[in-house]
Amino acid sequence: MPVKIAPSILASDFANLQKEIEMINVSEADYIHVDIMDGVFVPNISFGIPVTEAVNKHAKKPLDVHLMIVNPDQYLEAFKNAGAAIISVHYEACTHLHRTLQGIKQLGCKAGVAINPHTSVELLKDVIMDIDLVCIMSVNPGFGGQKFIENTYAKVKRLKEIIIEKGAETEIEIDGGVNENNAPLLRSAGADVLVAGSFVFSSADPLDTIKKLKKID
Ligand SMILES: O=C(CO)[C@@H](O)[C@H](O)COP(=O)(O)O
Repeated sequence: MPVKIAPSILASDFANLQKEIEMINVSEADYIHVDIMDGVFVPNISFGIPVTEAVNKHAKKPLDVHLMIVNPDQYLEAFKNAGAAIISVHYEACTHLHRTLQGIKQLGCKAGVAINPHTSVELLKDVIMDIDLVCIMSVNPGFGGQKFIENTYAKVKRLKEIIIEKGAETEIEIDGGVNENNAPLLRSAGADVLVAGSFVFSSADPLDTIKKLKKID
């Protein structure tokens, strides 16, 4: 499978969100990455359900919704109804992760688990068969434009081993500080999906930047 690219609209121009979504629609991107921050789980507030719905109204690519919130179970259905195709919850925010994953799947969405930089991939072993996508955070969640954490490569490699050992079909997504320099290394370590915010939206030609990321294979 070719690498998948998920531009993060957190770095887009919110005053021209429709235009930004239309750019992603005509690009080679695979998903639209939607970052939901509650100001509790992470020290920042982004946007919520109505904005996700508005994005979905114009989107022609699946919405990859990353919930950086406490009590995610309370909002799963609302995000499904707002258009989410993939819902990722944080390992650190779930007391009953297995139950939460079943809840996401019952809604008809793909179930993702995001892990903070300090969280070991080993903790996912017993639940890996139930996870469609693991989002390895390569920055501390909460803000776009941060520096990529180098330890991520080792985490990707180890998670890939676990997935193979267990015979799972889980995809590995990397989120935070992704750019043209680390993308090829992440890909060879085993990454399937690359989230890119600032690198895409701060570039002179976002369409071309997405194309370049897509070509790293
Ligand atoms: O979830 C997050 C941040 O918490 C990410 O999705 C960022 O939005 C990625 O942005 P860049 O690091 O690529 O600017």
